[in-house]
Amino acid sequence: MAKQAYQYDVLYLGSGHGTFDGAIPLAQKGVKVGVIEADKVGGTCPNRGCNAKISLDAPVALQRQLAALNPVLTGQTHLNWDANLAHKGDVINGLPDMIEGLLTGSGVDLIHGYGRLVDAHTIRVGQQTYTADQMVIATGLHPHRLAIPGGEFLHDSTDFLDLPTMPKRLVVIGGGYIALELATIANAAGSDVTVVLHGDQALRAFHQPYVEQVLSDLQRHGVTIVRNTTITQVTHAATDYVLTTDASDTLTADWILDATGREPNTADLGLETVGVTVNANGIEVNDHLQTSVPNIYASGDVIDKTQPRLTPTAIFESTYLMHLFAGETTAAIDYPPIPTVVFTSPRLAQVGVTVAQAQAAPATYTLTTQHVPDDWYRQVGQETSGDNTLIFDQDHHLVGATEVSAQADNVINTLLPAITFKYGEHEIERLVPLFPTIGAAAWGQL
Ligand SMILES: Cc1cc2nc3c(=O)[nH]c(=O)nc-3n(C[C@H](O)[C@H](O)[C@H](O)COP(=O)(O)OP(=O)(O)OC[C@H]3O[C@@H](n4cnc5c(N)ncnc54)[C@H](O)[C@@H]3O)c2cc1C
Ligand SMILES: NC(=O)c1ccc[n+]([C@@H]2O[C@H](COP(=O)([O-])OP(=O)(O)OC[C@H]3O[C@@H](n4cnc5c(N)ncnc54)[C@H](O)[C@@H]3O)[C@@H](O)[C@H]2O)c1
Repeated sequence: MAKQAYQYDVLYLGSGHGTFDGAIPLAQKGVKVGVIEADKVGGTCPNRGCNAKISLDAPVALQRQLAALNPVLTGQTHLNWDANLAHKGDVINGLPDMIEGLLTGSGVDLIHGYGRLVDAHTIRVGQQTYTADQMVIATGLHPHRLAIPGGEFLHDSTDFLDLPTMPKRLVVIGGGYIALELATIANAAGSDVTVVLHGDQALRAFHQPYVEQVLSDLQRHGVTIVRNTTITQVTHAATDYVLTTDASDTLTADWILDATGREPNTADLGLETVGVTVNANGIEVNDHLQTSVPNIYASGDVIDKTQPRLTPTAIFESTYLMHLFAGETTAAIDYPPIPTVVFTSPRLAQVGVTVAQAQAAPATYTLTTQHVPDDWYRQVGQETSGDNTLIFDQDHHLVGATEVSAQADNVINTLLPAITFKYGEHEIERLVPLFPTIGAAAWGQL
Protein backbone atom coordinates (compact mmCIF):
# COMPACT_ATOMS: atom_id res chain seq x y z
CA MET A 1 0.00 0.00 0.00
CA ALA A 2 1.28 3.45 -0.89
CA LYS A 3 1.49 6.19 1.75
CA GLN A 4 -1.31 8.76 2.28
CA ALA A 5 -3.77 9.22 -0.53
CA TYR A 6 -1.28 8.63 -3.36
CA GLN A 7 -1.44 5.64 -5.71
CA TYR A 8 2.35 5.19 -5.59
CA ASP A 9 5.14 5.83 -3.15
CA VAL A 10 7.51 6.46 -6.09
CA LEU A 11 6.57 7.13 -9.72
CA TYR A 12 9.31 7.19 -12.37
CA LEU A 13 9.02 8.99 -15.72
CA GLY A 14 11.11 6.93 -18.19
CA SER A 15 12.21 3.29 -17.89
CA GLY A 16 15.94 3.39 -18.75
CA HIS A 17 18.88 2.49 -16.52
CA GLY A 18 18.25 5.74 -14.63
CA THR A 19 15.07 4.03 -13.46
CA PHE A 20 14.95 0.25 -13.62
CA ASP A 21 18.16 -0.72 -11.80
CA GLY A 22 16.77 1.06 -8.74
CA ALA A 23 13.01 0.62 -9.28
CA ILE A 24 13.20 -3.20 -9.33
CA PRO A 25 14.92 -3.66 -5.93
CA LEU A 26 12.84 -0.80 -4.51
CA ALA A 27 9.60 -2.62 -5.38
CA GLN A 28 11.07 -5.85 -3.99
CA LYS A 29 11.41 -4.05 -0.65
CA GLY A 30 7.63 -3.52 -0.58
CA VAL A 31 7.62 0.09 -1.79
CA LYS A 32 4.73 0.81 -4.21
CA VAL A 33 6.41 1.75 -7.50
CA GLY A 34 5.08 2.87 -10.89
CA VAL A 35 7.10 3.41 -14.11
CA ILE A 36 5.81 5.36 -17.13
CA GLU A 37 7.41 4.67 -20.52
CA ALA A 38 6.50 6.26 -23.87
CA ASP A 39 8.72 4.08 -26.07
CA LYS A 40 10.62 0.79 -25.69
CA VAL A 41 11.00 -0.45 -22.11
CA GLY A 42 14.61 -0.17 -20.93
CA GLY A 43 15.32 3.11 -22.73
CA THR A 44 18.31 4.03 -24.89
CA CYS A 45 21.08 1.69 -23.76
CA PRO A 46 19.47 -1.69 -24.44
CA ASN A 47 17.40 -0.64 -27.46
CA ARG A 48 19.33 2.00 -29.42
CA GLY A 49 22.62 2.54 -27.58
CA CYS A 50 25.27 0.44 -25.87
CA ASN A 51 23.94 -3.06 -26.52
CA ALA A 52 23.11 -2.56 -30.21
CA LYS A 53 26.41 -0.77 -30.82
CA ILE A 54 28.61 -3.35 -29.07
CA SER A 55 26.90 -6.20 -30.90
CA LEU A 56 27.60 -4.54 -34.28
CA ASP A 57 31.16 -3.69 -33.17
CA ALA A 58 32.15 -7.13 -31.82
CA PRO A 59 33.13 -8.58 -35.24
CA VAL A 60 34.95 -5.34 -36.09
CA ALA A 61 37.19 -5.62 -33.01
CA LEU A 62 37.77 -9.31 -33.73
CA GLN A 63 38.63 -8.58 -37.34
CA ARG A 64 41.30 -6.13 -36.17
CA GLN A 65 42.70 -8.74 -33.77
CA LEU A 66 42.87 -11.34 -36.52
CA ALA A 67 44.53 -8.89 -38.90
CA ALA A 68 47.16 -8.14 -36.23
CA LEU A 69 48.03 -11.85 -36.14
CA ASN A 70 48.87 -12.00 -39.85
CA PRO A 71 50.88 -14.02 -41.02
CA VAL A 72 50.25 -16.38 -38.07
CA LEU A 73 46.62 -16.38 -39.17
CA THR A 74 46.22 -15.85 -42.89
CA GLY A 75 43.25 -15.13 -45.10
CA GLN A 76 40.90 -12.22 -45.25
CA THR A 77 37.69 -11.83 -43.28
CA HIS A 78 34.69 -10.03 -44.72
CA LEU A 79 32.12 -8.30 -42.55
CA ASN A 80 28.66 -9.37 -43.69
CA TRP A 81 26.45 -6.40 -42.76
CA ASP A 82 23.15 -8.27 -43.25
CA ALA A 83 24.25 -11.07 -40.92
CA ASN A 84 25.72 -8.61 -38.42
CA LEU A 85 22.46 -6.64 -38.31
CA ALA A 86 20.39 -9.82 -37.97
CA HIS A 87 22.61 -11.03 -35.13
CA LYS A 88 22.25 -7.65 -33.40
CA GLY A 89 18.48 -8.08 -33.62
CA ASP A 90 18.73 -11.58 -32.16
CA VAL A 91 20.63 -10.33 -29.13
CA ILE A 92 18.72 -7.11 -28.41
CA ASN A 93 15.13 -7.58 -29.60
CA GLY A 94 14.15 -9.54 -26.50
CA LEU A 95 15.51 -6.98 -24.03
CA PRO A 96 12.38 -4.76 -23.62
CA ASP A 97 10.25 -7.80 -22.74
CA MET A 98 12.94 -9.11 -20.42
CA ILE A 99 13.20 -5.77 -18.57
CA GLU A 100 9.39 -5.44 -18.48
CA GLY A 101 9.25 -8.93 -16.95
CA LEU A 102 11.81 -7.96 -14.29
CA LEU A 103 9.84 -4.80 -13.45
CA THR A 104 6.37 -6.34 -13.29
CA GLY A 105 7.70 -9.52 -11.67
CA SER A 106 8.98 -7.33 -8.82
CA GLY A 107 5.58 -5.69 -8.39
CA VAL A 108 6.21 -2.50 -10.40
CA ASP A 109 3.20 -1.14 -12.34
CA LEU A 110 4.39 -0.41 -15.88
CA ILE A 111 2.35 2.31 -17.56
CA HIS A 112 2.79 2.66 -21.34
CA GLY A 113 2.37 6.19 -22.69
CA TYR A 114 3.80 9.72 -22.65
CA GLY A 115 3.69 11.34 -19.21
CA ARG A 116 3.44 15.03 -18.26
CA LEU A 117 3.44 16.51 -14.78
CA VAL A 118 0.16 18.16 -13.83
CA ASP A 119 1.25 19.08 -10.31
CA ALA A 120 4.07 18.01 -7.98
CA HIS A 121 2.28 14.72 -7.15
CA THR A 122 0.41 13.98 -10.39
CA ILE A 123 1.41 12.80 -13.86
CA ARG A 124 -1.06 12.58 -16.70
CA VAL A 125 -0.75 9.87 -19.37
CA GLY A 126 -3.44 10.28 -22.02
CA GLN A 127 -6.75 10.59 -20.17
CA GLN A 128 -5.44 8.90 -17.03
CA THR A 129 -3.74 10.55 -14.05
CA TYR A 130 -1.37 8.85 -11.62
CA THR A 131 -0.39 10.22 -8.22
CA ALA A 132 2.69 9.59 -6.12
CA ASP A 133 4.42 10.75 -2.96
CA GLN A 134 7.82 11.01 -4.72
CA MET A 135 8.53 11.41 -8.44
CA VAL A 136 11.69 10.66 -10.43
CA ILE A 137 12.28 12.29 -13.80
CA ALA A 138 14.56 9.96 -15.81
CA THR A 139 13.69 10.90 -19.37
CA GLY A 140 17.20 10.76 -20.89
CA LEU A 141 18.49 12.58 -23.98
CA HIS A 142 17.59 12.90 -27.66
CA PRO A 143 19.95 13.53 -30.61
CA HIS A 144 20.84 17.14 -31.37
CA ARG A 145 19.94 18.05 -34.94
CA LEU A 146 21.93 20.60 -36.94
CA ALA A 147 19.67 23.51 -37.85
CA ILE A 148 20.86 23.98 -41.44
CA PRO A 149 19.09 24.03 -44.79
CA GLY A 150 18.62 20.37 -45.76
CA GLY A 151 18.77 19.26 -42.11
CA GLU A 152 15.90 16.88 -42.88
CA PHE A 153 18.33 14.72 -44.92
CA LEU A 154 20.47 13.99 -41.85
CA HIS A 155 20.16 10.79 -39.80
CA ASP A 156 20.93 9.95 -36.17
CA SER A 157 22.56 7.03 -34.33
CA THR A 158 19.25 5.18 -33.96
CA ASP A 159 18.87 5.17 -37.75
CA PHE A 160 22.47 3.95 -38.15
CA LEU A 161 22.03 1.03 -35.75
CA ASP A 162 19.17 -0.22 -37.96
CA LEU A 163 20.67 0.56 -41.39
CA PRO A 164 19.32 -2.13 -43.75
CA THR A 165 22.15 -1.55 -46.26
CA MET A 166 25.54 -0.07 -45.53
CA PRO A 167 25.83 3.08 -47.73
CA LYS A 168 28.73 3.29 -50.17
CA ARG A 169 29.69 6.81 -49.09
CA LEU A 170 28.92 7.91 -45.57
CA VAL A 171 29.63 11.33 -44.09
CA VAL A 172 29.73 11.63 -40.30
CA ILE A 173 29.37 15.12 -38.81
CA GLY A 174 30.91 15.35 -35.32
CA GLY A 175 33.90 13.97 -33.46
CA GLY A 176 32.42 12.52 -30.26
CA TYR A 177 31.76 9.01 -29.03
CA ILE A 178 28.96 8.28 -31.49
CA ALA A 179 30.75 9.77 -34.52
CA LEU A 180 33.94 7.76 -34.05
CA GLU A 181 32.37 4.49 -32.89
CA LEU A 182 29.92 4.38 -35.79
CA ALA A 183 32.57 5.55 -38.30
CA THR A 184 34.69 2.57 -37.18
CA ILE A 185 31.85 0.12 -37.77
CA ALA A 186 30.84 1.62 -41.14
CA ASN A 187 34.45 1.60 -42.35
CA ALA A 188 34.85 -2.09 -41.43
CA ALA A 189 31.58 -2.85 -43.22
CA GLY A 190 33.04 -1.44 -46.44
CA SER A 191 31.67 2.11 -46.51
CA ASP A 192 33.80 5.00 -47.76
CA VAL A 193 33.64 7.15 -44.60
CA THR A 194 34.41 10.85 -44.11
CA VAL A 195 34.37 12.35 -40.61
CA VAL A 196 33.88 16.12 -40.49
CA LEU A 197 35.13 17.93 -37.36
CA HIS A 198 34.04 21.53 -36.86
CA GLY A 199 37.15 22.17 -34.77
CA ASP A 200 40.67 20.82 -34.82
CA GLN A 201 40.12 18.09 -32.22
CA ALA A 202 37.90 15.07 -31.68
CA LEU A 203 36.91 13.62 -28.27
CA ARG A 204 37.95 16.78 -26.42
CA ALA A 205 37.63 15.28 -22.94
CA PHE A 206 40.30 12.65 -23.74
CA HIS A 207 44.11 12.80 -23.84
CA GLN A 208 44.70 14.33 -27.28
CA PRO A 209 47.84 12.37 -28.29
CA TYR A 210 45.80 9.18 -27.74
CA VAL A 211 42.81 10.58 -29.64
CA GLU A 212 45.19 11.28 -32.54
CA GLN A 213 46.22 7.60 -32.49
CA VAL A 214 42.58 6.63 -32.93
CA LEU A 215 42.16 9.12 -35.80
CA SER A 216 45.39 7.96 -37.48
CA ASP A 217 44.25 4.38 -37.25
CA LEU A 218 40.90 5.27 -38.85
CA GLN A 219 42.81 7.07 -41.63
CA ARG A 220 45.06 4.03 -42.16
CA HIS A 221 41.89 2.02 -42.68
CA GLY A 222 40.66 4.47 -45.33
CA VAL A 223 38.57 6.98 -43.35
CA THR A 224 38.96 10.63 -44.38
CA ILE A 225 39.16 13.10 -41.49
CA VAL A 226 38.24 16.70 -42.38
CA ARG A 227 39.04 19.28 -39.66
CA ASN A 228 37.99 22.87 -38.97
CA THR A 229 35.01 22.54 -41.25
CA THR A 230 31.39 23.49 -40.70
CA ILE A 231 28.62 22.06 -42.83
CA THR A 232 26.34 24.89 -43.87
CA GLN A 233 23.77 23.10 -46.01
CA VAL A 234 22.77 19.79 -47.53
CA THR A 235 21.01 19.33 -50.85
CA HIS A 236 19.59 16.23 -52.48
CA ALA A 237 20.49 15.83 -56.15
CA ALA A 238 19.36 12.65 -57.95
CA THR A 239 20.68 9.86 -55.70
CA ASP A 240 23.40 11.95 -54.01
CA TYR A 241 23.41 14.21 -51.01
CA VAL A 242 25.72 17.18 -51.38
CA LEU A 243 27.12 18.84 -48.26
CA THR A 244 28.38 22.39 -48.59
CA THR A 245 31.11 23.56 -46.21
CA ASP A 246 31.86 27.02 -44.83
CA ALA A 247 34.82 27.13 -47.25
CA SER A 248 32.30 26.59 -50.11
CA ASP A 249 33.72 23.13 -50.81
CA THR A 250 31.36 20.22 -51.25
CA LEU A 251 31.26 16.60 -50.09
CA THR A 252 29.05 13.97 -51.67
CA ALA A 253 27.40 11.18 -49.74
CA ASP A 254 24.78 8.44 -49.93
CA TRP A 255 23.94 8.81 -46.24
CA ILE A 256 24.80 11.39 -43.57
CA LEU A 257 25.08 10.82 -39.84
CA ASP A 258 24.51 13.89 -37.67
CA ALA A 259 26.49 12.97 -34.54
CA THR A 260 26.71 16.47 -33.08
CA GLY A 261 25.68 15.53 -29.54
CA ARG A 262 22.62 14.75 -27.45
CA GLU A 263 20.27 17.07 -25.55
CA PRO A 264 18.15 16.54 -22.44
CA ASN A 265 14.51 15.50 -22.74
CA THR A 266 13.10 18.29 -20.57
CA ALA A 267 10.59 19.97 -22.90
CA ASP A 268 6.89 19.14 -22.82
CA LEU A 269 7.06 17.34 -19.46
CA GLY A 270 5.23 20.01 -17.46
CA LEU A 271 8.42 20.76 -15.50
CA GLU A 272 7.92 24.52 -15.69
CA THR A 273 4.28 24.12 -14.57
CA VAL A 274 5.38 22.57 -11.28
CA GLY A 275 8.52 24.70 -10.85
CA VAL A 276 11.33 22.22 -11.57
CA THR A 277 14.43 24.24 -12.53
CA VAL A 278 15.93 23.27 -15.86
CA ASN A 279 18.76 24.66 -17.99
CA ALA A 280 20.21 23.76 -21.39
CA ASN A 281 22.28 20.92 -19.83
CA GLY A 282 19.36 19.27 -18.08
CA ILE A 283 17.51 19.23 -14.78
CA GLU A 284 19.25 20.94 -11.88
CA VAL A 285 19.55 18.75 -8.77
CA ASN A 286 21.19 19.03 -5.35
CA ASP A 287 23.55 16.45 -3.82
CA HIS A 288 20.56 14.17 -3.10
CA LEU A 289 19.43 14.27 -6.76
CA GLN A 290 16.49 16.38 -5.58
CA THR A 291 15.16 19.04 -7.96
CA SER A 292 13.95 22.49 -6.97
CA VAL A 293 10.61 20.82 -6.06
CA PRO A 294 11.40 18.77 -2.94
CA ASN A 295 9.42 15.60 -3.75
CA ILE A 296 10.66 15.47 -7.35
CA TYR A 297 14.04 13.86 -8.07
CA ALA A 298 15.98 13.30 -11.30
CA SER A 299 18.18 10.39 -12.40
CA GLY A 300 20.37 9.42 -15.35
CA ASP A 301 21.32 11.36 -18.45
CA VAL A 302 18.66 14.08 -18.00
CA ILE A 303 20.50 15.53 -14.97
CA ASP A 304 22.71 18.59 -15.46
CA LYS A 305 25.97 17.06 -14.14
CA THR A 306 29.71 16.84 -14.63
CA GLN A 307 29.86 13.04 -14.38
CA PRO A 308 29.92 11.24 -17.75
CA ARG A 309 26.42 10.60 -19.11
CA LEU A 310 26.80 6.85 -19.29
CA THR A 311 24.86 3.76 -18.32
CA PRO A 312 27.02 2.99 -15.25
CA THR A 313 26.38 6.56 -14.00
CA ALA A 314 22.62 6.12 -14.49
CA ILE A 315 22.77 2.75 -12.66
CA PHE A 316 24.69 4.34 -9.78
CA GLU A 317 22.13 7.15 -9.49
CA SER A 318 19.05 4.92 -9.63
CA THR A 319 20.62 2.61 -7.04
CA TYR A 320 21.37 5.60 -4.78
CA LEU A 321 17.74 6.77 -5.08
CA MET A 322 16.54 3.25 -4.24
CA HIS A 323 18.49 3.38 -0.94
CA LEU A 324 17.21 6.92 -0.28
CA PHE A 325 13.54 6.05 -0.90
CA ALA A 326 13.84 2.81 1.09
CA GLY A 327 15.06 4.88 4.06
CA GLU A 328 18.45 3.11 4.01
CA THR A 329 20.44 6.34 3.65
CA THR A 330 20.05 10.07 4.11
CA ALA A 331 23.59 10.83 2.91
CA ALA A 332 24.41 12.85 -0.19
CA ILE A 333 25.29 10.93 -3.34
CA ASP A 334 29.01 10.13 -3.36
CA TYR A 335 30.07 9.36 -6.93
CA PRO A 336 33.05 7.02 -7.29
CA PRO A 337 35.49 7.57 -10.18
CA ILE A 338 33.50 6.69 -13.31
CA PRO A 339 35.49 5.19 -16.17
CA THR A 340 34.65 5.83 -19.79
CA VAL A 341 35.63 4.10 -23.03
CA VAL A 342 35.21 4.92 -26.69
CA PHE A 343 34.61 1.64 -28.54
CA THR A 344 36.76 2.45 -31.54
CA SER A 345 39.52 0.11 -32.73
CA PRO A 346 41.82 0.72 -30.89
CA ARG A 347 39.69 1.48 -27.81
CA LEU A 348 40.31 4.68 -25.86
CA ALA A 349 39.53 4.49 -22.14
CA GLN A 350 40.15 6.64 -19.09
CA VAL A 351 39.23 7.02 -15.43
CA GLY A 352 39.93 9.41 -12.58
CA VAL A 353 42.40 12.27 -12.73
CA THR A 354 43.10 13.10 -16.38
CA VAL A 355 46.53 13.57 -17.92
CA ALA A 356 45.74 17.27 -18.47
CA GLN A 357 44.77 17.72 -14.79
CA ALA A 358 47.92 15.89 -13.64
CA GLN A 359 50.20 17.86 -15.94
CA ALA A 360 48.70 21.09 -14.58
CA ALA A 361 49.58 20.09 -10.99
CA PRO A 362 53.10 18.56 -11.11
CA ALA A 363 53.59 18.98 -7.34
CA THR A 364 50.56 16.79 -6.65
CA TYR A 365 50.79 14.06 -9.27
CA THR A 366 53.37 11.76 -10.84
CA LEU A 367 52.80 10.30 -14.29
CA THR A 368 54.22 7.08 -15.70
CA THR A 369 53.82 6.05 -19.31
CA GLN A 370 54.12 2.72 -21.07
CA HIS A 371 54.22 1.90 -24.75
CA VAL A 372 51.84 -1.06 -24.98
CA PRO A 373 53.97 -3.21 -27.37
CA ASP A 374 56.82 -3.11 -24.80
CA ASP A 375 54.75 -5.34 -22.51
CA TRP A 376 55.60 -8.99 -23.12
CA TYR A 377 51.98 -10.17 -22.86
CA ARG A 378 50.85 -7.70 -25.51
CA GLN A 379 53.48 -9.10 -27.88
CA VAL A 380 51.67 -12.46 -27.77
CA GLY A 381 48.68 -10.91 -29.53
CA GLN A 382 51.02 -8.86 -31.75
CA GLU A 383 49.74 -5.53 -30.46
CA THR A 384 52.03 -3.16 -32.32
CA SER A 385 50.60 0.14 -31.14
CA GLY A 386 49.05 1.74 -28.08
CA ASP A 387 50.14 3.67 -25.01
CA ASN A 388 49.02 4.23 -21.50
CA THR A 389 49.54 6.79 -18.75
CA LEU A 390 49.08 6.08 -15.05
CA ILE A 391 48.71 8.94 -12.59
CA PHE A 392 49.75 8.60 -8.94
CA ASP A 393 49.29 10.94 -5.98
CA GLN A 394 51.97 11.86 -3.42
CA ASP A 395 51.38 8.59 -1.49
CA HIS A 396 51.82 6.60 -4.70
CA HIS A 397 48.13 5.71 -4.81
CA LEU A 398 46.80 5.31 -8.34
CA VAL A 399 44.33 8.15 -8.99
CA GLY A 400 43.95 8.10 -12.75
CA ALA A 401 44.65 5.99 -15.82
CA THR A 402 44.19 6.29 -19.55
CA GLU A 403 45.02 3.92 -22.36
CA VAL A 404 44.66 3.67 -26.11
CA SER A 405 44.93 0.06 -27.30
CA ALA A 406 42.92 -2.90 -28.50
CA GLN A 407 42.36 -3.90 -24.87
CA ALA A 408 42.11 -0.48 -23.18
CA ASP A 409 38.62 -1.21 -21.78
CA ASN A 410 39.84 -4.33 -19.95
CA VAL A 411 42.97 -2.61 -18.67
CA ILE A 412 41.00 0.29 -17.18
CA ASN A 413 38.44 -2.10 -15.65
CA THR A 414 41.29 -4.05 -14.06
CA LEU A 415 42.87 -0.94 -12.56
CA LEU A 416 39.56 0.54 -11.40
CA PRO A 417 39.42 -1.03 -7.89
CA ALA A 418 42.88 0.35 -7.09
CA ILE A 419 41.58 3.87 -7.82
CA THR A 420 38.10 3.51 -6.31
CA PHE A 421 39.31 1.95 -3.06
CA LYS A 422 42.69 3.79 -2.93
CA TYR A 423 44.73 0.59 -2.71
CA GLY A 424 48.17 0.93 -1.18
CA GLU A 425 51.19 -1.35 -1.52
CA HIS A 426 49.70 -3.92 0.87
CA GLU A 427 46.41 -4.36 -1.03
CA ILE A 428 48.20 -4.45 -4.37
CA GLU A 429 50.49 -7.26 -3.11
CA ARG A 430 47.49 -9.18 -1.76
CA LEU A 431 45.65 -9.09 -5.09
CA VAL A 432 46.86 -12.03 -7.13
CA PRO A 433 45.52 -12.00 -10.70
CA LEU A 434 45.49 -14.98 -13.06
CA PHE A 435 48.61 -15.22 -15.18
CA PRO A 436 49.18 -14.76 -18.09
CA THR A 437 46.19 -12.51 -18.73
CA ILE A 438 45.50 -8.90 -19.66
CA GLY A 439 44.52 -8.37 -16.00
CA ALA A 440 47.96 -9.50 -14.83
CA ALA A 441 49.62 -7.31 -17.46
CA ALA A 442 47.66 -4.27 -16.26
CA TRP A 443 48.15 -5.01 -12.55
CA GLY A 444 51.87 -5.55 -13.11
CA GLN A 445 52.27 -1.84 -13.84
CA LEU A 446 51.36 -0.88 -10.27
C1 LIG B 1 24.37 5.25 -29.77
C2 LIG B 1 24.64 5.26 -28.27
C3 LIG B 1 25.60 4.43 -27.76
C4 LIG B 1 25.86 4.44 -26.39
N1 LIG B 1 26.85 3.60 -25.92
C5 LIG B 1 27.11 3.58 -24.60
C6 LIG B 1 28.09 2.69 -24.09
O1 LIG B 1 28.73 1.93 -24.82
N2 LIG B 1 28.31 2.69 -22.75
C7 LIG B 1 27.62 3.51 -21.90
O2 LIG B 1 27.86 3.45 -20.70
N3 LIG B 1 26.70 4.39 -22.37
C8 LIG B 1 26.42 4.43 -23.70
N4 LIG B 1 25.46 5.28 -24.17
C9 LIG B 1 24.74 6.15 -23.20
C10 LIG B 1 23.62 5.38 -22.48
O3 LIG B 1 22.75 4.81 -23.43
C11 LIG B 1 22.88 6.33 -21.55
O4 LIG B 1 23.79 6.91 -20.66
C12 LIG B 1 21.79 5.62 -20.75
O5 LIG B 1 20.88 4.97 -21.59
C13 LIG B 1 21.06 6.64 -19.84
O6 LIG B 1 19.94 6.06 -19.23
P1 LIG B 1 18.69 6.97 -18.79
O7 LIG B 1 17.76 6.06 -18.06
O8 LIG B 1 19.17 8.18 -18.11
O9 LIG B 1 18.02 7.46 -20.14
P2 LIG B 1 17.35 6.61 -21.31
O10 LIG B 1 17.92 5.25 -21.40
O11 LIG B 1 17.44 7.47 -22.52
O12 LIG B 1 15.83 6.44 -20.85
C14 LIG B 1 14.92 7.49 -20.83
C15 LIG B 1 13.55 6.92 -21.17
O13 LIG B 1 12.57 7.90 -20.89
C16 LIG B 1 11.54 7.77 -21.84
N5 LIG B 1 10.77 9.02 -21.83
C17 LIG B 1 11.21 10.27 -22.14
N6 LIG B 1 10.22 11.17 -21.96
C18 LIG B 1 9.14 10.49 -21.51
C19 LIG B 1 7.83 10.85 -21.14
N7 LIG B 1 7.43 12.13 -21.14
N8 LIG B 1 6.96 9.88 -20.75
C20 LIG B 1 7.36 8.59 -20.71
N9 LIG B 1 8.59 8.19 -21.05
C21 LIG B 1 9.47 9.12 -21.44
C22 LIG B 1 12.28 7.49 -23.13
O14 LIG B 1 11.42 6.88 -24.07
C23 LIG B 1 13.38 6.54 -22.64
O15 LIG B 1 12.97 5.21 -22.73
C24 LIG B 1 25.14 5.29 -25.53
C25 LIG B 1 24.15 6.14 -26.05
C26 LIG B 1 23.90 6.13 -27.42
C27 LIG B 1 22.82 7.03 -27.96
N1 LIG C 1 31.10 4.40 -25.44
C1 LIG C 1 30.23 5.10 -24.76
O1 LIG C 1 30.20 5.07 -23.53
C2 LIG C 1 29.25 5.98 -25.48
C3 LIG C 1 28.99 5.78 -26.81
C4 LIG C 1 28.07 6.62 -27.43
C5 LIG C 1 27.45 7.62 -26.72
N2 LIG C 1 27.73 7.78 -25.42
C6 LIG C 1 27.08 8.86 -24.64
O2 LIG C 1 26.21 9.58 -25.46
C7 LIG C 1 26.50 10.97 -25.37
C8 LIG C 1 26.31 11.57 -26.72
O3 LIG C 1 27.34 11.15 -27.62
P1 LIG C 1 27.70 12.04 -28.86
O4 LIG C 1 28.82 11.41 -29.61
O5 LIG C 1 26.43 12.37 -29.57
O6 LIG C 1 28.12 13.41 -28.18
P2 LIG C 1 29.56 14.03 -27.87
O7 LIG C 1 29.28 15.20 -27.01
O8 LIG C 1 30.53 13.00 -27.42
O9 LIG C 1 30.06 14.52 -29.31
C9 LIG C 1 29.43 15.54 -30.02
C10 LIG C 1 30.38 15.97 -31.13
O10 LIG C 1 29.70 16.86 -32.00
C11 LIG C 1 30.50 18.02 -32.21
N3 LIG C 1 29.59 19.13 -32.47
C12 LIG C 1 28.77 19.76 -31.59
N4 LIG C 1 28.08 20.72 -32.22
C13 LIG C 1 28.46 20.71 -33.52
C14 LIG C 1 28.10 21.45 -34.67
N5 LIG C 1 27.22 22.42 -34.61
N6 LIG C 1 28.70 21.12 -35.84
C15 LIG C 1 29.60 20.13 -35.92
N7 LIG C 1 29.98 19.38 -34.85
C16 LIG C 1 29.41 19.67 -33.68
C17 LIG C 1 31.30 18.17 -30.92
O11 LIG C 1 32.47 18.92 -31.14
C18 LIG C 1 31.61 16.71 -30.61
O12 LIG C 1 32.73 16.26 -31.33
C19 LIG C 1 27.93 11.08 -24.86
O13 LIG C 1 28.06 12.18 -24.04
C20 LIG C 1 28.14 9.81 -24.12
O14 LIG C 1 27.91 10.05 -22.77
C21 LIG C 1 28.62 6.99 -24.79
